[in-house]
Amino acid sequence: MKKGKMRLVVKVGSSSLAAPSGGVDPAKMSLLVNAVSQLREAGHQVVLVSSGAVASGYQSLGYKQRPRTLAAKQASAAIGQSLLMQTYTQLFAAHRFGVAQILLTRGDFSNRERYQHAFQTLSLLLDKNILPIINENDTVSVAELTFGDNDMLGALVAGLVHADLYLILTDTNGLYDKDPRNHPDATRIAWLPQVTEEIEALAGGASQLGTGGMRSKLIAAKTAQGLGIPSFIGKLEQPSDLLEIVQGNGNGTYVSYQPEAPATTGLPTRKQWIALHSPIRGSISIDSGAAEAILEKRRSLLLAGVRGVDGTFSPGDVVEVYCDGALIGRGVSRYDAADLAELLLPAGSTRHSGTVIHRDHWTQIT
Ligand SMILES: Nc1ncnc2c1ncn2[C@@H]1O[C@H](COP(=O)(O)OP(=O)(O)O)[C@@H](O)[C@H]1O
Ligand SMILES: N[C@@H](CCC(=O)OP(=O)(O)O)C(=O)O
Repeated sequence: MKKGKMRLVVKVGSSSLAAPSGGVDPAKMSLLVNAVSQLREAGHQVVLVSSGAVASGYQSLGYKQRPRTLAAKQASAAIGQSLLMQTYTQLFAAHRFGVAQILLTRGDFSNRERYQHAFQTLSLLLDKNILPIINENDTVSVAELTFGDNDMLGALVAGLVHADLYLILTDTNGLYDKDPRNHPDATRIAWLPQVTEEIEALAGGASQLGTGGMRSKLIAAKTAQGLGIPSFIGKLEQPSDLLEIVQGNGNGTYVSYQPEAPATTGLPTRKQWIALHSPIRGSISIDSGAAEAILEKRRSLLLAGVRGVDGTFSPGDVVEVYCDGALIGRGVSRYDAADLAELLLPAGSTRHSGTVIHRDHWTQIT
């Protein structure tokens, strides 16, 4: 893992920003702002992914607790988001840090142009030493098109900006072998080499203010791991805690964290888009020889290995690639579906030798 100055994505949950009965909690926010400021004063670059819009806003609409209907949550978020940004702006100004609000939807990641614009904006803000504060654009996100929760949004942002570490801050100091709210005898797991199905099964639901619970944090950490980024899940108690976390001494759970491993640059942005965000326009099935060439010899997919084509896709569209019925990866097709189907040849024929998916536009699904 990289040492020295790092690029960090810090995701903070509603329970760490809002009061238990709703509304912004200035003391909690002040602790966070002090801690983030310490990271930046130490020379680290930070992107903040902040939840809390719904939890900060619902009181103003007269609700006694987090509302359940989509319309009420969206209206609460519209109020709470501006209260959060007002508080962040004031608190960070005391540290002479400027902030910028970025509200994203799932569609901003699946549309390649918008994805690139989000990347450019974030890069420029970081270069200018402005703190980007990201949340989902709750008022326009529809149920089928959300990130799921901000834990996942944070993981995807960590991939987008090629973060060195993804920090997930919540009201609990890490993952326990059972939900510590209901089991006082629960034991904390400090290091997780990777997130397995057995580990996911340990995690339960959300707090009164949050949405995903520990389970969604583990799924997000697994996504970050797939992008080559280690994570930390824990609670902020002192302003110096974030510095302790990046130094490997955090009081929480580290996931796929190897301080001694050489620094990697993670999955290139283009490949992340193919793997996680691109719309899928069709599928191609290939024979086992082609699968071996792609997966083991790291070659491009050639026409000779293609056995079937499904869907309607154009050159430049992303397709799924199957071998013996199993999904092995995704890539950008250089061919139109109909043209490709016409060129299909019996196994062993060598009449056509075009490249269907170039190595640089391929990602393996594991
Ligand atoms: N195995 C577990 N280990 C730790 N916390 C757990 C576990 N299972 C469930 N939880 C619960 O997850 C909650 C944190 O998730 P959530 O409410 O979504 O937080 P946030 O709003 O910070 O994103 C904690 O309050 C905790 O009780
Ligand atoms: N976008 C929503 C937060 C959704 C969410 O994932 O909440 P949390 O589990 O507290 O991180 C909001 O700002 O209220």
